[in-house]
Amino acid sequence: MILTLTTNPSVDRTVELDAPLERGAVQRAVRVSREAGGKGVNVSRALAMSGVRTLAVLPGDDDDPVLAGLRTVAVPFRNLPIGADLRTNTAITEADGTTTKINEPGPVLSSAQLDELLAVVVAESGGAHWLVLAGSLPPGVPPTFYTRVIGAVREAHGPSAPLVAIDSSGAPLSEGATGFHAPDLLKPNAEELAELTGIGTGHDLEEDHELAASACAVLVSSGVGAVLATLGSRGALLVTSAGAWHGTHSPVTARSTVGAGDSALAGYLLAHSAGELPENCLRQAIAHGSAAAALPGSTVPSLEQTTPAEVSITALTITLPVIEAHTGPGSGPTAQEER
Ligand SMILES: O=P(O)(O)OC[C@@]1(O)O[C@H](CO)[C@@H](O)[C@@H]1O
Repeated sequence: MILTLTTNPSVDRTVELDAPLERGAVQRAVRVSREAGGKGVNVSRALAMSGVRTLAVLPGDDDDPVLAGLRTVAVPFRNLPIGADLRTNTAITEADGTTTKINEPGPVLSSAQLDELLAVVVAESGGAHWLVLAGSLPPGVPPTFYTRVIGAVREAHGPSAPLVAIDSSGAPLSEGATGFHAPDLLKPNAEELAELTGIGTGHDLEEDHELAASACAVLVSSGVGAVLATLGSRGALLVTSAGAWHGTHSPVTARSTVGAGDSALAGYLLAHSAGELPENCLRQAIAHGSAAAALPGSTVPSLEQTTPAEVSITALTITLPVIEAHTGPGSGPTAQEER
């Protein structure tokens, strides 16, 4: 079972334009849609669509539209009522696939509510194979929250604790990326990778996958088990201490890139859970991400909608820089291989 935690879920509202977005103008939308969203929610949606057992943990009152959306698509969830509305994030998509996203901050959670959410995750992660910590944290939540969750889950379940993946940005990502409780998998995009490592700043890492692979290697050297870095239309990278691979999909017509990274993570987890080799996990990640980009709004694909045969993978030779010795439970490939 794959457990996801989305601390700041959303209703994803997609406004489709058939012309370029014009700042300051009145424009008519051709279509508007709403889906339950948030990064972990999207991962769970993609997994559930492919018949993989998943549980989405999230804050939200029983009658919140996000939970109604999850019921509609039959995604199992466990919610923590908070007495406040969840946020609405708006995506404006143009005919050429350009997406402009406006994300609300989300409701404030009290420290008691955060503790309760943490307790739910610890309790539910008992039977999980993977735990995905995804998305931004609501206002006021310390950026160390993901590290706290990983510590609590590993302490509670010891060697049978689930593998942990982090898909976030900004301070929660940088706080969660390294240290004693480093995750088994990190899923940054090119911008987040540059921000995290300082490598490629001012450079487009999507364009330079060799440099991006070196940045991933820095993270692996500092204790992250594996890095799955998504590079937009330039494919994705997988770097572990056992090897590095770059893959690309044959060109697709993008309709909305919202949720493409989350779908890529779901594809990786789906293949990893089926015992696939690392390069095939990367292949499925890229196939899922590309299929998501070709779908409207935050729609995520099922396995049947993906085309892994359209993905070419190349093994890369990189030297892992030695940054610091790390002996935490999330260190190196052993964390991935042993559990
Ligand atoms: O504001 P965050 O938590 O960073 O991102 C939230 C979000 O943009 O991420 C998903 C796409 O990845 C959307 O479903 C959702 O609206």
